[in-house]
Amino acid sequence: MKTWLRELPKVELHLHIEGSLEPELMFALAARNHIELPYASIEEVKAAYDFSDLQSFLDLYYLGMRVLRTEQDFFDLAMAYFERAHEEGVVHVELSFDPQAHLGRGVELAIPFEGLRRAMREAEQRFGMSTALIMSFLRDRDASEAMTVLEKASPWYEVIDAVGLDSAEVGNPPAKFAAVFERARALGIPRVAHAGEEGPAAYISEALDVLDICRVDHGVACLQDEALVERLRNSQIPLTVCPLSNVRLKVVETMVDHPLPAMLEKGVKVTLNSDDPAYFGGGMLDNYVACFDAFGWDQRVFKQLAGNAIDVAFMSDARRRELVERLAEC
Ligand SMILES: Nc1ncnc2[nH]cnc12
Ligand SMILES: [Zn+2]
Repeated sequence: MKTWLRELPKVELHLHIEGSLEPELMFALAARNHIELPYASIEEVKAAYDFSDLQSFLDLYYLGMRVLRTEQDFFDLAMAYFERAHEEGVVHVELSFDPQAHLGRGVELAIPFEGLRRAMREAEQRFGMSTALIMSFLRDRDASEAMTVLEKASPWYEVIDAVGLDSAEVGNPPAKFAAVFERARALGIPRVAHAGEEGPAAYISEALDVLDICRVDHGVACLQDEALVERLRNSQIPLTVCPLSNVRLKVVETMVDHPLPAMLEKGVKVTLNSDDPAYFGGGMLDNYVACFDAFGWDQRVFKQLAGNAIDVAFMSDARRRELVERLAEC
């Protein structure tokens, strides 16, 4: 099954590129940029990745990304990820990045945009991989700051496939960003948002109502609200679920307790994703394999999940048709 899962054409819709920073590259970039890390060794970094909740992860996530300073750093980060993803049979990646976490350290917008875009072009040429770019806002910072970033990003509007919303969820409801998302809508930029990861089902409904999003990132809390489940089933609005992330951040206790089977059973359009693979013990293939180990799903279920992601990805119609055909041949 693992060989078959590797060959399955997988589409990744929920990946924080800064969360793909492996400890080895973190050390190499720290040395290149003369940045001191609070870790003595790679083993020490890995030992620190024992999280109690989302915030305990975010603290180390923002700390680790301080090594990213130049366009070349962002290129190297993304290219290393694309190489690993390609080896795992990932054919399309939608990477999100957090510009505010870089601007706050004096790293101007052009640096991540240009470094990531160059890596995306190279992955398309070298691996035949398609890619999309999501610019995310930090919900635990003021909405006015997000609005300023959106305006400053005007030179790149053509290459932004969507805007997103991430970081500490509880206490930062979607409505806080109503004006920012309204501005993105007016600019014709699609919208996605994390909702119902640690926060309640009400945040998912609010993100749909107020932010007019086309996808929900995580959304595992939806099962708390039957009417919302019904809405998600009827609308077929997709959820980008990240099972290994949910276990590592203690959203669920173990893989066996994960609500994915119940979500599928209720007809919610779910997809499998890795979130922050360097921090949560694996990439796309590991997430697929973990689901096989926990739920014993057959090939039909995995084809449905991969097909859901192809249906809702930001990609050309021609590319979508090509991937639908490849999936059918599996
Ligand atoms: N799992 C996650 N939830 C919210 N914000 C994030 N930023 C990076 N990973 C995240
Ligand atoms: Zn995420």
